[in-house]
Amino acid sequence: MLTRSLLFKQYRRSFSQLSHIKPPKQITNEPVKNFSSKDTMDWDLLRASVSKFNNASLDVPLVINGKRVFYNEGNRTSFQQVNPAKHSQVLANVTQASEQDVAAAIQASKDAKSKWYKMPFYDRAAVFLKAADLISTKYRYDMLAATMLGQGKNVYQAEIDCIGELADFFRFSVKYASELYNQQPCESSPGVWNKAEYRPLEGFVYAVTPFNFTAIAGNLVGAPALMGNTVVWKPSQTAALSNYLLLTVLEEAGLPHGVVNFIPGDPVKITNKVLADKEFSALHFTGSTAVFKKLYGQIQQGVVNDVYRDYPRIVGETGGKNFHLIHPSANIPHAVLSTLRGSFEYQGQKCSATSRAYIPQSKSAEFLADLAGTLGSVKPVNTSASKINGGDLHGFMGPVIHEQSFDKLAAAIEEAKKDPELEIVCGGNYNKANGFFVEPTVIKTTNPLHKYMSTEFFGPILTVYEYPDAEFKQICETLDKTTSYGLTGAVFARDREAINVADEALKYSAGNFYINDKCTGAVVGQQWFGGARMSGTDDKAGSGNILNRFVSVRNVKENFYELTDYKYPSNYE
Ligand SMILES: NC(=O)c1ccc[n+]([C@@H]2O[C@H](COP(=O)([O-])OP(=O)(O)OC[C@H]3O[C@@H](n4cnc5c(N)ncnc54)[C@H](O)[C@@H]3O)[C@@H](O)[C@H]2O)c1
Ligand SMILES: N[C@@H](CCC=O)C(=O)O
Repeated sequence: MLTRSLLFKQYRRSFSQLSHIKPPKQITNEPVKNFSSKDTMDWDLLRASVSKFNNASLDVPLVINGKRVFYNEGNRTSFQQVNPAKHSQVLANVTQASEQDVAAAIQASKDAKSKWYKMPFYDRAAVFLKAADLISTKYRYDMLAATMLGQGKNVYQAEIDCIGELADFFRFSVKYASELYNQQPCESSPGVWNKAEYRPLEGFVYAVTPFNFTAIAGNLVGAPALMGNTVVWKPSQTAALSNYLLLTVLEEAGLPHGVVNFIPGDPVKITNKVLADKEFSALHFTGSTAVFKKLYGQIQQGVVNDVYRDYPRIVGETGGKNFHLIHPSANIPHAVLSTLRGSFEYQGQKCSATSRAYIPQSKSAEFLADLAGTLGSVKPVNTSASKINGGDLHGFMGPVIHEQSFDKLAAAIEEAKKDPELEIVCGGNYNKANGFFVEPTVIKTTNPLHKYMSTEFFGPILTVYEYPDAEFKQICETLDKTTSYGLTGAVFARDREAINVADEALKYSAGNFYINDKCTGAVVGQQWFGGARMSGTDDKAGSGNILNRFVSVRNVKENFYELTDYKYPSNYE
């Protein structure tokens, strides 16, 4: 006979996967504060947080099973996260995980698993709902300041990232998870009950996160964790500060120890150790295509070599060479402003950033003059004082993330100056004396297949090609074949037929396709995000689809009839 407590345990067990709760009714996008100069209270609070981080160089530890491990313990080393707008300023001394630390983080993830996934879904959901509330209230200004200073964002770019998008990811995932758990087999024959149980993956998830969006890091860790998985998290070296703050917020919201284990450090060494573990069950990655390809191959080789218990899930969103295609019928001033924002906000460091544009010859002079003229009003890149630290929090553009990126962009500009197929239309200056500043740069090419039309620079460089007006269809075909990416793109036109032609011809050129809007700025729950081809596995962050990748469905058939004979009716004569 089942005791009361055993019954209760069994009930809790099934409840962990089968949701019978309704998430709060009002799951909508977090309102974005616009920080206009009149919002004095917001500015005051933000300034206070900015000066807090400005005035202290913090120690960022590893977090393994909730325990903080600092670089000055044992033989560990550290690296510095600097302010990219003022690289003499060290924001954080970040502990690097040793091989033993990686092993401990993996073990902590394994140990925390059973308790976490058996926790009722509403408990897991509450952690993320509360974290979203903490982010949008108590920690709003600290999150903003850490993201602005560490990742070189202006306040608006930080607001849409580490507040809006991050809170949305956490809240919408709860809604989507609840909907997923409620998807059950639609038929059960008489005397039978069929159930779908959404088990977390057996093993642990490895999240490798990029520098450019605090929100993306949050989702790479949060989506699997919400579904009952435990996570080993390797953050980007250049986002360690905001990412650590985010983990402390999750802990305050009730995340149990060991569910997420935070191990900054050498990406290759950490990854090699993690991918060698038998219980590695999924990679959740966002970053460059080159790194993802390498990890993809390494995991496949692991499968071939019988390293793993399961076929690990591989979920990755990577680079892009995103396009704006302008039709002669387009509203040119609107297309120009959209292109300016798409290409240069956050210095072109969004995976979705516009980095190539196709302009009809008849409108090209107007388009480029307007673009160059308007870029002139973007405050010149301030090379002597940081827009963030120099007190100018209103600037449209800031620094690129680090010296390696700066050097790559500067080299690309210099190469363009010498290339007979390229002409710099505006910009072309850069300076790293104090911070890593690159001017917004527009380059015109005479060759639609030039490598500047296919290479992701991940910075404020836009390459444009002027096509003959009559060759709109052909330019669609060229555009489609130019790169190996397929992330985002946009068509600008008033002519409906032209929109239709582009829509069809570019079906696989972009996972996120925009009509008369810039190709950046996807909003959780509205524009599900992700690209195909070499841009990623297109599992669509910001949708319910991604959660499917972190569950392993078990079907349970329960039979209520008891047999009285082995024969079927047809076995009787
Ligand atoms: N498609 C998307 O949703 C999306 C979103 C954001 C960024 N991105 C892409 O990310 C790139 C920029 O971000 P980034 O500079 O952080 O990318 P990155 O590839 O340099 O780094 C991403 C993560 O991978 C780690 N890493 C780097 N080399 C590694 C290796 N050899 N083995 C294992 N891990 C390694 C890094 O430490 C970091 O945590 C761009 O290509 C951009 O398009 C894509
Ligand atoms: N949601 C963002 C994602 C950017 C990736 O780096 C956008 O669509 O611009």
